[in-house]
Amino acid sequence: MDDAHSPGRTDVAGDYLPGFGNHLSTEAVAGALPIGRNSPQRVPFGLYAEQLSGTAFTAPRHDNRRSWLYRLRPSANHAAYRRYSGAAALRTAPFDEVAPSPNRLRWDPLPIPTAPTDFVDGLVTYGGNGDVGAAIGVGIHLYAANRSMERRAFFSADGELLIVPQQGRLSIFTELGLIEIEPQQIALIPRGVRFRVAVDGPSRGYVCENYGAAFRLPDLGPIGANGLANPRDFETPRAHFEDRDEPTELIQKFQGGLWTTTLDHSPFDVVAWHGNLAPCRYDLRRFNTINTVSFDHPDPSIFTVLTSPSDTPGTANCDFVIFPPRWMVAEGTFRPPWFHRNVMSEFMGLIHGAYDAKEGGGFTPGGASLHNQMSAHGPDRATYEKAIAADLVPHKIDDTMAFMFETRHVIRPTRWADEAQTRQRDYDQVWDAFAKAELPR
Ligand SMILES: O=C(O)Cc1cc(O)ccc1O
Ligand SMILES: [Fe+2]
Repeated sequence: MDDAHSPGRTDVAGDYLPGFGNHLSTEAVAGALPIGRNSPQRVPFGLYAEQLSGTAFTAPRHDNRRSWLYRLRPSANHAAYRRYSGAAALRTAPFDEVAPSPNRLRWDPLPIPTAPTDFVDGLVTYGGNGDVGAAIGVGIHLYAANRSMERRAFFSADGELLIVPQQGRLSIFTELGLIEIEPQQIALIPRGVRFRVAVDGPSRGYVCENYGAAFRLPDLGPIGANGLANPRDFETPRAHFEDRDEPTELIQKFQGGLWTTTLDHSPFDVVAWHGNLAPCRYDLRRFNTINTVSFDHPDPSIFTVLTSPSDTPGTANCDFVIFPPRWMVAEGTFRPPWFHRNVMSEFMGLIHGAYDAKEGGGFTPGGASLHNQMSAHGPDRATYEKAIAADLVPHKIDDTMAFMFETRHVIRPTRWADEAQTRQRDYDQVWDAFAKAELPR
């Protein structure tokens, strides 16, 4: 029997509320949401009021994120957590398994597991930076899964999760509602929010676990009031709950450790909620891409979807940047990404198609690359040769969706990432054998 309560069908626009970080109110049962106060003496239907704080109580109003949840049982109703032994490849900062590598690293896609593996157990950490205890940095994971989480829920107390699927649709049942995404869509799950993931087949993707300040839309400066990711294209699910009194495993990640407890009920029992701390999804195909219409290749910050600021203005804890389909019209310009060395560290993934700096192959959907602080990188030789010979007519870069997690701290690979069979030992060769420039005699 499906006893999930929903105000409507699933996966239609109406099941989501538009906007980024808005103050929203939603109830799956009419009358469940208290009116005019957060914590009345008696909540409608005997529901339990619970505040979920994503920022300090005293954070400035424009940064303050919190929601009020009205649920069948208080979340506090659980037995002690015990250590959890699954998700054996999941790691947390500080990353000190192997020395940080100045080498340029690239990996083939993760194979889909042959043994039954769900989203949580299928997480594999490639690296990260900072220190979870200091709320600085990120953990960068990939997942490969082939089965749905059943009677199991997960949350990270360590950070917000930015989920970037590359293969397979995900149905993410969260405490605050149901989010459905496919490749080229992303989901953002606030720190602490419980969820379970159902897959519809072999599934693979990327996860940025953000220990720092929550992702937000970047400032637009002279771009103006519109452009890049527009706020209304972020979609937050309406309240949606299940009333199930059956054992459910609840796994949490806390300061890098994994812990488990068994509830005698579903944790997805939030009948109504209001506030501005909630999971959301975004379709990367809605990104309003802005680029040069004159000359030169702009810095990729022009493609920032979301940013997690650090204490230093303009120097992000992490930027989530995409490389979407776009017209290339620059005149008298080397159009692909230039050669460069960057103080920021760059972890890249490919969701769909091909990436315009790697004509020579080797960076395939589901693959990943890491160009750490000051490591020299840029177009491979095939890209370079093609670009300097190109007729500079308007050209559409199509069928592509790459992304980058760009961060101010060096990304330290895990032992798994360093030793993986999928790591391309010959990656340096993509920059071999460039002809020497010839000066006039
Ligand atoms: O290294 C990369 O491929 C990412 C990147 C793309 C670009 O267009 C400019 C700079 C940059 O780091
Ligand atoms: Fe780069």
